[in-house]
Amino acid sequence: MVSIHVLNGPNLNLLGRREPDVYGRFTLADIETRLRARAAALSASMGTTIELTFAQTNIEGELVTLVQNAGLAGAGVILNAGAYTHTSIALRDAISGAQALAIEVHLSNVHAREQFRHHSMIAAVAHGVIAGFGAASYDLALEAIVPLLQERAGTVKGVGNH
Ligand SMILES: O=C1C[C@@](O)(C(=O)O)C[C@@H](O)[C@@H]1O
Repeated sequence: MVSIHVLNGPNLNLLGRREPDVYGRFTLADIETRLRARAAALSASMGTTIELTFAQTNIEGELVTLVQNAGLAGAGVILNAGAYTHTSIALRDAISGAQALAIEVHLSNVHAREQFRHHSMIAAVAHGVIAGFGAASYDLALEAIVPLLQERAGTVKGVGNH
């Protein structure tokens, strides 16, 4: 069994109505529904049970606690930290402090946007970064993190690139 926490930061509760040209028309609930379907299919094809937990908060400290809890429980983290990506040393410290295996995701291609979105405080402590694929960024992160968690749990070998 692998456990994955899908954590979303500020303003992602507004998806669907928030700048749809940038972020698309999917709501966060839509993203959860499609990710759960993807997880069920992946569970069957990868021979494991994928347990998904979803959370969203607009509050930095709550996001820090969610990341800590996931990491300390040995769960993987798919993290869209929203604007805190670009500002939060506390979030970076939570990932490294709790030794969370985290993938940073963004719906938009942050590198094609304003300069202030080009820098991530958390990328250096994330396993990797996926940006620019809309709701599919979460799907790609799920596909990437499952074998990493299996490898870490010792159930399969040699799938990571590090
Ligand atoms: O809130 C967000 C959403 C975002 O993380 C994305 O998913 O594209 C990109 C961030 O720069 C922005 O502040």
